[in-house]
Amino acid sequence: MEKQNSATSIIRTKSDQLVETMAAALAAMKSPMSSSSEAGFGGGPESSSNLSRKSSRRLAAASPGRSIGRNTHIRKSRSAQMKLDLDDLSSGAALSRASSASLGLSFSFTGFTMPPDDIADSRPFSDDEIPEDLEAGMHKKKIQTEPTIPIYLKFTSVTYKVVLKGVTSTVEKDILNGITGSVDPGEVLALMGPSGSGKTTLLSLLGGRVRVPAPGGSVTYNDQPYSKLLKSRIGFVTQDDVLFPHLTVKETLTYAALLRLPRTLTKEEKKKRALDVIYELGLERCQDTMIGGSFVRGVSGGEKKRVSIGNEIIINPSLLFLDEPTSGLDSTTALRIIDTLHDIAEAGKTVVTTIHQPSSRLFLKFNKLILLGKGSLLYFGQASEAMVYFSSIGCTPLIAMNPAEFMLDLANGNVNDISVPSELEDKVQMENSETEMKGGKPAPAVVHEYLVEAYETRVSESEKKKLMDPIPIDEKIKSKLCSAKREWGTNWCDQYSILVRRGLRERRHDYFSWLRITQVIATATILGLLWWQSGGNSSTELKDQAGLLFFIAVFWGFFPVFTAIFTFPQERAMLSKERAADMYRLSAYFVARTTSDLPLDLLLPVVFLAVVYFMAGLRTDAGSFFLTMLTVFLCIIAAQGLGLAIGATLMDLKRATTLASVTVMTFMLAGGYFVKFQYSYHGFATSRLTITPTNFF
Ligand SMILES: Nc1ncnc2c1ncn2[C@@H]1O[C@H](COP(=O)(O)OP(=O)(O)OP(=O)(O)O)[C@@H](O)[C@H]1O
Repeated sequence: MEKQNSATSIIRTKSDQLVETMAAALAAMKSPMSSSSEAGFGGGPESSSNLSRKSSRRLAAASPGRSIGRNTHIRKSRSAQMKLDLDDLSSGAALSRASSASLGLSFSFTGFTMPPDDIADSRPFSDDEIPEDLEAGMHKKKIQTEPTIPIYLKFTSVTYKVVLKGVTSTVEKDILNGITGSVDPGEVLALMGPSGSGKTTLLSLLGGRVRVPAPGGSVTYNDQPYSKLLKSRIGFVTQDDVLFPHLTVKETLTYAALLRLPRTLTKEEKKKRALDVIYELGLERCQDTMIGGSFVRGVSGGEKKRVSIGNEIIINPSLLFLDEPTSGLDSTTALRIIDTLHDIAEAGKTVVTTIHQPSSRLFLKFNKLILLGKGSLLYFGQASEAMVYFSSIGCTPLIAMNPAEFMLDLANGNVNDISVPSELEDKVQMENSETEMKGGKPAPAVVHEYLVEAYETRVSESEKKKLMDPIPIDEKIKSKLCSAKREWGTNWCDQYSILVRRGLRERRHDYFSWLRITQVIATATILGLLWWQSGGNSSTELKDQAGLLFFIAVFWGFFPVFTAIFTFPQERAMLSKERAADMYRLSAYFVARTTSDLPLDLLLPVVFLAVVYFMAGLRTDAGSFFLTMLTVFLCIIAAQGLGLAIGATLMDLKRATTLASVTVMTFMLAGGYFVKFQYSYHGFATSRLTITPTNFF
C-alpha cells in the first residue's frame, strides 16, 4: 500500500516522471545481470513472464473503449507513464515500456481511452511540451473498420523441399522440417531466425503464396484448408516494397482502395478510407510525395514501408502477414511499425511477421514466437516465455544481452557468451575434435542438433496436442469463411478504367519526358536535313527516298517493340502481388496495359512525321500524308502488339531482351523488303514515293 502511495506521488509531475525513467535506466545500467533477468534473461525466467504478463494486463486494461481524439499517442504515453509503479521502477522493462509508449505510434484500430481521472490529471500538461512525432506524425482519426471474421491460424508439421537441378544431377533441399505452431486473433506471432533459416518460406506458405510444390503437413484457417476465397481476407506485405515509384502516397492508397474495397462501398467512401489510412499511419505530411525508386527520390524507407502496410490494411484483413517490416529501419521507426502491428492485432486481427534482429523493446511486443534454425523449429510459444524455456534446457546468457540476440546466437550455434548444458559439454569432451570448436565450445552443428532435439522431446508433442483443441468460434462464423463467394471489388469495366488511369499517372513522366521528345524531334530533323527536298523523278532520287522510307519503317518498328517488350516483365512483381490479392481480373489488366499507352505512343510519330515528311519533300497532298501516317500507326500497333505478346509470354527481362533483338532484326528485314517492294512495284512510273496501305498490302 505504501508502495502504491509513493508511486502515485512520484507520477504527479512530468519532471518526476523523467526522474523516474532515468532512475530505471540507471538501475538497469548499474546491474546489467539483474536487469537482464528482469527483462526475461537467463537468470530470472519467472520475472520475465511476470513482467510480460504485467505489461499485457496493462495493454488489456487500456484497450476497451477506444476513443481516439487529438494526440492519442500523447495520452497513451502519459497514461503509460502514470501507470508506472515502484516495482517497475527497478526494472529495465519499465524504461522500455515508458519510452516505447512515449514514442509509440497511436493507431486507431485499437483505439485508446483514458480513464476520466487520467484525463483530468493530464490537463496540466501542455501539448507544446510534447515533441512532435516527426516521422509518424500525429494520429487524430479513427478508421471506421467493419468487424472482420476472426481467423485462427494453425499449422502442423509443415515441411517444404525444393528440387535443385544441376547440370548432371538433381538434389532435393529441405527448407522447412516439420514446423508446428498457431496464432489466434488479437495476437502477433513473430518468426525469428538467422538469415536463410526459412522465415520467408514459412510466411509464404502460411499466407497461401507458395502453392507449388505442395508443402507437407497442414495449414488451416479456422480449421479449414486454404481456399482462394481467403485472398480477400489476407493482407500480405512483402519484404521488398512493390510500389509504383511515380505515384504519390495518396494516389497509391486511393487506387488500392478503389480496386480492393467491396462494391458495397461507394467511390467516395473508398477514397475516404484511403485518406483515413493515410492519417492512421501518420503519412499525411508525405501524402503528395512520390513513392520514388532507384532513379527518383521519394518518401523515406519507413514511410514506404508504412505505405506497403497501408496497402494491405486498407481492406481490413482478418489475417495480416508481413515479411521483415522493420528491416533497414532505425530502431525508433521499427518500434513504431511494430506498435502499429500490435494495434492492428488488438483490433481482432491475426498478425504474423518475420523479424530479423529486433531490439529488446521490439521483442517484448510480440505475443508468440517461432525460432527457426536451418529450417527446423527451435522454439514455439509465448515470446515472454522463450527465455524460461532456453534456461530450462541449460542455455543462459553469460553477459547482459538482448533476448533476441541471445536466441539468434543460439540458432546460429554460436555459444561464445552463452552457458551450455553439461550434457552438451560432456558430448564435446567425449567425441572431441569434430564436435569441438575453439575454446572448448561445441560446434554450431552440435548446438543446432541439441536445440532441435530438446524442442522435439520436451515441447513438440504437447504443442501438437494443443492444436487439436477446437477453436473457440461459432460454427456459423466458421462456415461464413468458406461459403462466401469470391467477389471482385469492382466490375470489369471499372477495373479497366481504374487501371488505365493508374497507368497514365504512373507513366506520365515517361510520356512527357523531354529526353524522349528531343530524341524523336532530333532524329526527325536530322533525317529531314539529310533528305532535304529529295523529291524527283530520276531513279537516283527515288532510290534515295526508298532509303528514307526504310529508315522510318525500322525506326518505328524498333522503338515500340523495345518499349512494349519490357512492359509486362517490368511489372511482373506488381502483377503477381496484385493478382495474389485478387485486385482485378487478369484480362482487365492486360487490356488496360495494352491500350493505355497507345494514345500517347501515337502522338510522337505524328510529330516525327510532320517534321520529316515536309522537310524531305514527299508528296504534299493531304491524302498521301494521312495514308503515310496511317501506315506508320499500323506499323507501331503491330510492333507494339508483338512486343507486348513476347513480354507477356516470357515475363522474363533477360529472355525478353534476346527476343526483342531478334524481333527488331526481323522488322529491319521486313522494312527492307517492304521498301524494295514499293520500289519495284512503282518502278520509275511514280514521280514521288509514298507509303500507302494499298502498297503495304
Ligand atoms: N525456390 C528455392 N530454390 C532454392 N533454394 C531456396 C528456394 N526457396 C528458398 N530457398 C532456400 O531456402 C532457405 C530459406 O530461405 P528463406 O528466404 O525462407 O530464408 P529467410 O530466413 O527468410 O532468410 P532472410 O532472413 O535472409 O530473408 C535459403 O537457404 C534459401 O536459399
